[in-house]
Amino acid sequence: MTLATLACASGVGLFQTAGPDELAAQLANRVAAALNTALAERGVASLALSGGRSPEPFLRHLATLPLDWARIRVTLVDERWVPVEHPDSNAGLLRRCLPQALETAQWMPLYQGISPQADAEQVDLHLAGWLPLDVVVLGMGNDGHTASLFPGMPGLAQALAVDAPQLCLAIPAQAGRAERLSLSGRALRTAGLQLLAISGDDKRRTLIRALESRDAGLPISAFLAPPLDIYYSPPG
Ligand SMILES: O=C(O)[C@H](O)[C@@H](O)[C@H](O)[C@H](O)COP(=O)(O)O
Repeated sequence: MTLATLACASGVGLFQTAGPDELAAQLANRVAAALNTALAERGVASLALSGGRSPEPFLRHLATLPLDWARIRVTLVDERWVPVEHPDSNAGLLRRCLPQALETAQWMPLYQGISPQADAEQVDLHLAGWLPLDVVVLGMGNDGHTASLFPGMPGLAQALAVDAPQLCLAIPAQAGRAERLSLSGRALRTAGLQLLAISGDDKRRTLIRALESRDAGLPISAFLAPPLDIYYSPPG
């Protein structure tokens, strides 16, 4: 079945664009609109962003939109356990592409430099006061991971649960992958607006497989229900 048919059957929205640049613009406008609605209703808004390679055009577009960042709480859905200066840092990605997030917004880094476990506990304490998050922007790997919740990781089902015991978890290093920090299903799946942004055929095939099979071994499967909206574009 097609992505559109499967998304409709799952009750999730699907926004398909001609390419990654149009996806970036549409996603940025959608996030800004949701943040402005939260600001109008409650005077404060909260946003959790993904890192990796794909979000750069989206982040740079979001940076051009008029938002009252001083009233917006910003964090990450996950982080590699490295300082912001490190080339792999997701906070570093934000600092380059959306400097308002670190300079003007109420910024909550995941990496604090104590230890992965201690940092996760610190985030747990502070993030609790932000819940439910207004907007979460997720990416996905070809293996179906999202945030830093990976297939086969110990405790995956509990980490993905909407009633996960922690809000933030320390993710042990794996072959070729550094230690990370990740928000859990309790932080991510309780958000008012959950957006998944992917581009390319490999990720489209993985998403179709998850929509068809609901395979619990694919972490993204846990998110494929309202209020998720999917933004998809063919490769650039
Ligand atoms: O820290 C990270 O890498 C992200 O938060 C991660 O969950 C990302 O969304 C996927 O790995 C897709 O990454 P790409 O956009 O680089 O394909």
